[in-house]
Amino acid sequence: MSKPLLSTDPVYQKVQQYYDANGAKINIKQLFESDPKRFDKFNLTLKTPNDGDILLDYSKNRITDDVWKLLLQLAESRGLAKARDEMFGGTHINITEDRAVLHTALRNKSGKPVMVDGKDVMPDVLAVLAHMKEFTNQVLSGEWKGYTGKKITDVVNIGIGGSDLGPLMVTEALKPFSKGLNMHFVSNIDGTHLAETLKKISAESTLFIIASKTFTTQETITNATSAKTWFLETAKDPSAVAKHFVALSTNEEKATAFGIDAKNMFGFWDWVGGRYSLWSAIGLSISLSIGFENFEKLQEGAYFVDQHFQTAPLDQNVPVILALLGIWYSNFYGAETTALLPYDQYLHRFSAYFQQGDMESNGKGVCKSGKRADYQTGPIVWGEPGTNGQHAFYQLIHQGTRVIPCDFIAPAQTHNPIAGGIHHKLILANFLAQTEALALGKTEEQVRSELEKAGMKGEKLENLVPHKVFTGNRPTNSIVVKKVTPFVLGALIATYEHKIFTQGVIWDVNSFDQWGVELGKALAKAIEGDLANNDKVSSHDSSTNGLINFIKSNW
Ligand SMILES: O=P(O)(O)OC[C@H]1O[C@@H](O)[C@@H](O)[C@@H](O)[C@@H]1O
Repeated sequence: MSKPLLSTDPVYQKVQQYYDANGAKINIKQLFESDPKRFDKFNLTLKTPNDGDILLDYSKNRITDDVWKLLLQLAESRGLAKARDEMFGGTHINITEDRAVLHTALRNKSGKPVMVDGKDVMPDVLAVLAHMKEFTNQVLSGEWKGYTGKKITDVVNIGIGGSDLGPLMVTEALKPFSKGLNMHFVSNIDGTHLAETLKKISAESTLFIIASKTFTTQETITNATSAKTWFLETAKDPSAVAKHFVALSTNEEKATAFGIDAKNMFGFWDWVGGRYSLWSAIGLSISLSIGFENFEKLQEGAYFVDQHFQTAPLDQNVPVILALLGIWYSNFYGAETTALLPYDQYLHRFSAYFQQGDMESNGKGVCKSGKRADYQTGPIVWGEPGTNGQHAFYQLIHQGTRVIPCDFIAPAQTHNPIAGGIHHKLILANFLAQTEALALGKTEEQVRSELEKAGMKGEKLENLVPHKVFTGNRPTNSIVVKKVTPFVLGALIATYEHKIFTQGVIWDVNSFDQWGVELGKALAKAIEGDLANNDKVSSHDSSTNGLINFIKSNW
């Protein structure tokens, strides 16, 4: 039975009415003034078994008890609990591709079966993990040797989208846990990406991982083919390829056709979405970088949050809370974007990763029912690590015309307490100051009195005052962890995955297909033909013709 449009849901309409009557009046500063214990009400702590607490402070939001009650009702009315159980239970919730969605099975540490179409998938999942472990240990111990007998020193992951962003983000985030291999990631079809990487490596000691769920992605196959050609220019002997190329894919046939030995393949399944695949064989580069034990800890962290998401009441459920706050701003306050702002240099690809995670999942204008959504769905996700962002785009977050809900992520402890820990104290001070400034702002009176104290007066003072006012009331969430460990990172990633899922359920979009990437791919194929010669082109619209012809007259 298809779900009615969100906009026709009586609870949604109630939230809308509440917003119309009160939305403009809700002021974060006033909420803190009227309730000194507001933090106690709107924060939640997850106690991990060995990696400290994870704190979510969501008190600096435009929410009251009434708003919160209504939003929780909305989650219930949209059938969140049932949808969640269907996902974990292997129902084909990806309806347009008729597939289950079970990245959670990849990190299922319960020892219990996970059934898909009447079959327990866990034996296969565990077999691939065992293969990854064996291979990782062989490479890290030096037992796995290149064709001239040298140890592997460099790993190049060739993949794109979900077959690149996750492994890249995690290996960067967990660099302090590196076992010593040099990791490289080549994704862009632009030959520069591969060419610049090849300059840094030696064929004799490099392992290429060809990561592609479908093994048909143009970028990856082109980069992999060029990498193989480059490798064979040195190695000469095609039998050497087996020592230096492995494949991660659901498509064994195509990987074999590419020339990869069946025993150097690490499989996964169609119920693993590309952007949810770092837990699968796609995580091999992670495992090689930080060791299989740490890869398992990453999975355990995600499993920890899977259990939390499945069992915690909605009002105590971190992914649900984050999701509902996002809905509040997107659908009622008209926020178009949301920023992910990690105050940790190692997390510098976190927002790029969830740009795909969120935007490819919920960037849909049509509901599962087939009806067009007459409300906003997935937000634009962006961000850079603090404090770099502060000196670039925070101006707009503080004083611009738009509402930009921000998630701040910070570790209490750093992996690099250099200079007596001063750097870390300063980054934390900046994180804390930003959320405070965004919430409370700076009033006209404060600005005026500051300027007067500085000796300014008259027209000059009056002209300057409005420019120095901070309206405040800018919503933020703060997620503070003890330290970024594999477990904690796994937990953070799963938190955002389930946030995205929850929002998809409320909006009733299929968060697990990605038809929106197809049209451009098909047109690129056609244009590839147009670029095969120097003839003038007239078969497209005049802009596309003009661009093609300009390129041809300049190459
Ligand atoms: O892993 P493969 O199949 O190469 O796909 C790589 C990426 O391709 C894109 O077009 C999207 O579909 C992504 O979801 C996917 O992660």
